[in-house]
Amino acid sequence: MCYVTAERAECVQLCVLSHLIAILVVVMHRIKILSGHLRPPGSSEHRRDLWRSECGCAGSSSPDDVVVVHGRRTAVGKAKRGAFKDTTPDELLSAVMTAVLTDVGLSPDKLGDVCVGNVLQPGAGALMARVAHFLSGFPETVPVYTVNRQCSSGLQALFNIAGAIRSRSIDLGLACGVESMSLRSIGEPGDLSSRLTDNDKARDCIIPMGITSENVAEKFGISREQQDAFALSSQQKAARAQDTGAFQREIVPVSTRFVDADGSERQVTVDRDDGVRAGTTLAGLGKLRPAFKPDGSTTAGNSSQVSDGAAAVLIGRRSAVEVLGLPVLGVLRASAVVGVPPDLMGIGPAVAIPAALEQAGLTVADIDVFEINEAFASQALYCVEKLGIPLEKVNPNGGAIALGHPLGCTGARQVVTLLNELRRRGRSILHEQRSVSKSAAGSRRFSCGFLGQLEPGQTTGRPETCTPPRAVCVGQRRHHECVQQGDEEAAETVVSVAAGRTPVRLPEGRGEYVGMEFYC
Ligand SMILES: CC(=O)SCCNC(=O)CCNC(=O)[C@H](O)C(C)(C)COP(=O)(O)OP(=O)(O)OC[C@H]1O[C@@H](n2cnc3c(N)ncnc32)[C@H](O)[C@@H]1OP(=O)(O)O
Repeated sequence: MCYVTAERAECVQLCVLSHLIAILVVVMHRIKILSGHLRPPGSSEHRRDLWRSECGCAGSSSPDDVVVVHGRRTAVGKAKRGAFKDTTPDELLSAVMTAVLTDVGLSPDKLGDVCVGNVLQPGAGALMARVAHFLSGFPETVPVYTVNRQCSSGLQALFNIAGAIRSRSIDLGLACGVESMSLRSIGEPGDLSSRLTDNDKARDCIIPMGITSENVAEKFGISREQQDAFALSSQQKAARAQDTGAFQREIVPVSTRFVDADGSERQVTVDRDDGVRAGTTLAGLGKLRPAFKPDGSTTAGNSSQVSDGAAAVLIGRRSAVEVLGLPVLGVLRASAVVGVPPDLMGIGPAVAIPAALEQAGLTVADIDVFEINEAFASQALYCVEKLGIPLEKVNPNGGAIALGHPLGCTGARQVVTLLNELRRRGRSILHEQRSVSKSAAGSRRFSCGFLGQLEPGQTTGRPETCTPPRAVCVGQRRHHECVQQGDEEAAETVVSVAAGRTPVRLPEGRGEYVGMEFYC
C-alpha cells in the first residue's frame, strides 16, 4: 500500500474521499411489473412476478413512479488535448440542458429543480451551473444547485432529483453532470487537518486514485494481462458503437472554439468521443509502462482517461409526465450508496449493486445491461467477477477506459448510454414488459407493450396478448400525431407493432414508436 507523502502532494487527487458508489437500476418498463408497491421488495413472490408477467400475467405501474423522460450528452473530449480543451464547463452544460428540453418540447419553467454533479470546479461548480442555466434560457424562478459525490456525482444528481419527486416537492426535474478536466486539475486536496496522518482511514483518503487501483489489483489478484484484456474489450466495444452510430442519438453536437498549437483559433463542431482508440491491441497495451508505481499493473491503457464532457437527464413523476404528453424512456426502481475502504475505493459497485438489486427484488440474472464505471480495469474487473456478471452484459458500448471519464459527468452519461442501449434492444424488451391494470373506465389497460425503439423497416416479434381495438399512443409526439390527425394507417401500424399481431414493417420515417398505451 502506498500513502501520499509530502513530496508527492502534487499528485494527490481530489477523488479520494471514502468512496461511495451509487448504482442505478433502470430497466425500462420490464421492471414496472415488479412494482415495489405491491409486495415487499426481495420476497420470492415479488421476484417471480417478473417472469409471470413476461408470460402476460398481471403487474402494474404507478402514477407515482419516477420515470426517465429523456437524456443527452456531449461527446467526451480528451482533457488538455482534445476537442473541448478550450471549452468552459458552463458551455458544455448548457448544450445538454438545452438539447434535452428542446428534444421533448418542454418549456424550462415546468422544471421544479435542476441538480448538477460536478467535482473540480470551485464550490462544486455552483456558479458555473447557474451561468449555464441562464445561457440555456431557463428563467430565474427555476432553481439550480450542484452536488459533489466525487466520481458518482452525475448519478447522485439523478438520485437527488428523484428524491425530490418522491417527496412530492417537485414533479419534474433535470439531473446533470459536467466536468472540465482541461481547465481544472485533480490534485488539489484543499485544507486538511494535520491530524489526518494519525488516523489510518483519514490518511487513506488522500491516496491517489491510481494507487487505489494498484491496491485492488494486488489484494484481489487481478493480473496485468486481465486488466489489458478488459481494456482492449472496452476499446473494441466503443469503436464498434462509434462505427455503427450507436452514440449518434445521445450526443449533442457542440460548436465551440479550439486553439491550435500556434495560437490560432477556429470554430469546431464536436460530435464524436475523441479518446477511443480503435487500433488498440493487446501487444500495444502490454508495452505500456505502469503509470502510478514502478512495479504496478495500472497503465495509461487500462485506466480511465482524463476528460471533458456533460450529460443531462430529464426525470419526473409518471402522472406529471403523462399530463405533459412526454415520453417514458425508463423507470428508476432502486438506488443505493454504500461506503467502502478509501484505499480500495473502486470496489464500490461490488457492494452497491447488490444493495440496489435487493431493494428492487431482483438478481444479477434479471438485469440485461450493466453500466459499471471503468475508473480502472482492475476495479471494474473485480466488481464484475465478484458479482458473477457475464462480461457481455457489462458496458456493451465501452466504458471510461475508451470513452473517457469526466468525473462529475460520468454517472449521468452512463444513464444516457444505458437507456439508449435498452431502447435499441426494443425487440427483446417487447416480450417482457407488458403489464395490465384496470383503468378507471373498467377497460383493461395495457401499459407499454413496446418501449423500445424500432428503426424504419425493422420488425418486431409477436408477444401473446389480446388484440386491442383502440390505441392511445403516449410518448413520442408522433404517436399522438398519428392518432390525433386520424392517420389510420400509422395508428394501425402502431397498434400492430404493440400487439404483435403480425410482424409489421414500419413505414419509412415512422420508426420511432417509443412508449404507448392501448385499451381492450
Ligand atoms: C471513482 C473514480 O472514478 S476514480 C478515477 C478518477 N480518474 C483518474 O484517476 C484518472 C486516471 N487516469 C490518469 O490519471 C491518466 O489517464 C494516466 C496518468 C493513467 C495517463 O495519462 P497520460 O499519460 O496523459 O495518457 P496518454 O493518453 O498520454 O497515454 C500515455 C501513453 O500511453 C499510450 N496509450 C494510451 N492508451 C493506449 C492504448 N489503448 N493502446 C496503446 N497505447 C496507449 C499513449 O499513446 C501514450 O503514449 P506516448 O506517451 O508514447 O504518446
